[in-house]
Parts: sequence; structure tokens; C-alpha cells
Amino acid sequence: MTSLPDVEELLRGSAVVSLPMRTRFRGQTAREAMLLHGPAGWAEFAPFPEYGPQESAAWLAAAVDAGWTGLGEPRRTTVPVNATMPAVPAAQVAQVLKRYGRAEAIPAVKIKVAEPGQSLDDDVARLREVARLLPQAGLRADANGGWTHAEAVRAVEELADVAGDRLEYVEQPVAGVEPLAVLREELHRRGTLVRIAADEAVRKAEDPLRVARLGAADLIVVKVPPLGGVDRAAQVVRDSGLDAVVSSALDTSVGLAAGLALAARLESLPYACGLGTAALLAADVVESPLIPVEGALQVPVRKGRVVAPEPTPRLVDEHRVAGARRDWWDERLRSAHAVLAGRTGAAS
Ligand SMILES: O=C(O)CCC(=O)c1ccccc1C(=O)O
Ligand SMILES: [Mg+2]
Repeated sequence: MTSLPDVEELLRGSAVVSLPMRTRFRGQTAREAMLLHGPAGWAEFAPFPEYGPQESAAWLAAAVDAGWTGLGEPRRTTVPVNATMPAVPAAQVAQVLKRYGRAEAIPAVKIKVAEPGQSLDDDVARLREVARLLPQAGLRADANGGWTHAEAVRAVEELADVAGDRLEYVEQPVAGVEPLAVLREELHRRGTLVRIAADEAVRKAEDPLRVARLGAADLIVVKVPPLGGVDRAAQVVRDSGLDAVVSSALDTSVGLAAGLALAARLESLPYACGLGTAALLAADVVESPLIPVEGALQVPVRKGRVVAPEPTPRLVDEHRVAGARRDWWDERLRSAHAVLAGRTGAAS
């Protein structure tokens, strides 16, 4: 990031939208986002509703980076993308997969597991149904840290049994960095050689590289906003020395462009990325949402640089948030800005 624009400049031309989701995700049925317009293009500031100013500051840094510095040059223009399967009943799996286009082209499916109120049997049934419908796709499970150590040992071994060598990895089976390292060690001791991916242990940790230093995971999931922008996220991947999967934060198509910029920047991209989440939204802010076609997304490039798609005024109007909720977003931006200004030593 060059220098931090003042709050009024960030708010100029901004809009807050609420986009309905097709299926409940992270306990929510709509995704709210603040769109910012800077000299380098459109950017998205959309920390999850429960996040406070400290955590939101990184998300603002990422938005300023995108809109005021720019998303940089791509090394590739096509990014393979996984389908994302929310924690739906097995009977709804086919309906979700339909949104990802031709079944044979989907390289992998990430299946949400360990949802509060559900059982391991529900997870196994969901995974079995995905495996049945897409016999060629790689499979991954994301527990979002929802299992205890003992639950995770049992669940990972059962999922590995069912998925066989199609199981690419299990993402954040338990919460935290150390518990992840302990679990990975125990699974290895038991001869269960399933790869472990760290997500929350990277994006919510004070030090995103601790996972790598402790050997807590085989690969890392990286999201641009919590890591403070494309450059910083790319640096974290390089410094970790681990394989990385770029994933979305349930962004609008504007925010997804930053994820694509990161995926387009990385030297090695051995796994399909989790950037297909526009398919989970029932509406978006652009005319042609970044929904994967043939298992991939095209990186939006203009004059050799990655640039977010331009929101369509009609769609922004249709989904615009006003009144007290808009004020709440302005206040979030202001408090995140104050944190950032303090960190960078710039005037607020
Ligand atoms: O990785 C994907 O396939 C989609 C992105 C995703 O699952 C996600 C989206 C918003 C918040 C958290 C997560 C997560 O990976 O845990
Ligand atoms: Mg995850």
C-alpha cells in the first residue's frame, strides 16, 4: 500500500449492498459488502459482521490496496476453481452442484462439514453424494475448526475411508495452530496420511507464518482481505514455503477479482482455488458475475493488469443498503481506518 487515503476520500463514491444467498452460509442468508471506488478501480471492504476494528483493519488495507494501488500483473489468466458445497442435506447436493456448470469439468468440490447441530453421518452422507455425482472430482472437507481433537481423529479417518485417494485434504479440522499440529502428528502416528490445510489458523492468527514454522499443516488456505492485500498474501505464501489454495471470503464479484489477482500471481497453483462462491449468491453487483465456467474462472485483465469488474449501477441500486445499516458500515470503515492510520503512522 502506498499511503492511506483519508476517510472522506474512501467514502466518496462508495456503496453498501446486501446480496441474498441461495443457501445459508456461515449462519447467514445475505452477504453485505461496502464497495469503494479508487483511482486504480473498484474494491471491496466486507469484514464479516462480527469482526471488530482490529480485524477489519486488514480488510480495509486490502481494499485500499486494490482500489488505490491496483491488483498487479497476472502470471496466468485462467484459474481452476472448486465448487463449494455448503452444509446442506445430501438431497440438496445435486441442486447446488448445478450452479457450477458441466459436472465433468468441475476439478474439485470443497464440502463444509462439522456444522453445529449436524452429525458426522450428515457429513459422510453429503460427501458420499458429491462423490457419487462427480466421480472424477477431487474432494476436500472444511470443518472450520468445528471438531474437538477426538472428534477430528474419528471424522478425518471416516471421511478418508469414504473418499479414498480422492480426498485432497481436510481444512481446519480443529481450531488454533498448536491443536492443528498435535492432530496432524497423531494422524500420522496412526498411519492416516491425509493432508491438513490451515485456514483460520492463518487468517485469524497474529502471525500467519506460525502454521508453517510449527509444521501444523501441509498447505495453507489464503484469503486476500484478512491478510491485508494481494502483495502481503503473496508474501505470506512465499515465506510459508507451503502450497496455497486461494479462497474467497464470500466476496461479491468485485472482491473475487482480488482473489483471482493473488491466484494469478502465485508461482505454483497445485490445487483448484475456492473462488467459485459467486455461484452461492442469488444476486451480484455486476452484469456477468465471476461464476466458474468449465471448472475455471478467467482473470479480469485490462491493459496487462488485473482490474475488478465495474459494478452495474442498476444492480447496486437494487441491492443498496441505506439508513441505519449504511451508517453502521460507515462507522466500521472509520474505526478500521483509525486502526490502520495508527499502524502506518499516517494522519487519520
Ligand atoms: O473455499 C471455498 O471453496 C469457498 C470459501 C469458503 O469456504 C469460505 C468463505 C467465507 C468464509 C470462510 C470460508 C472458509 O473457507 O472457511
Ligand atoms: Mg475454510
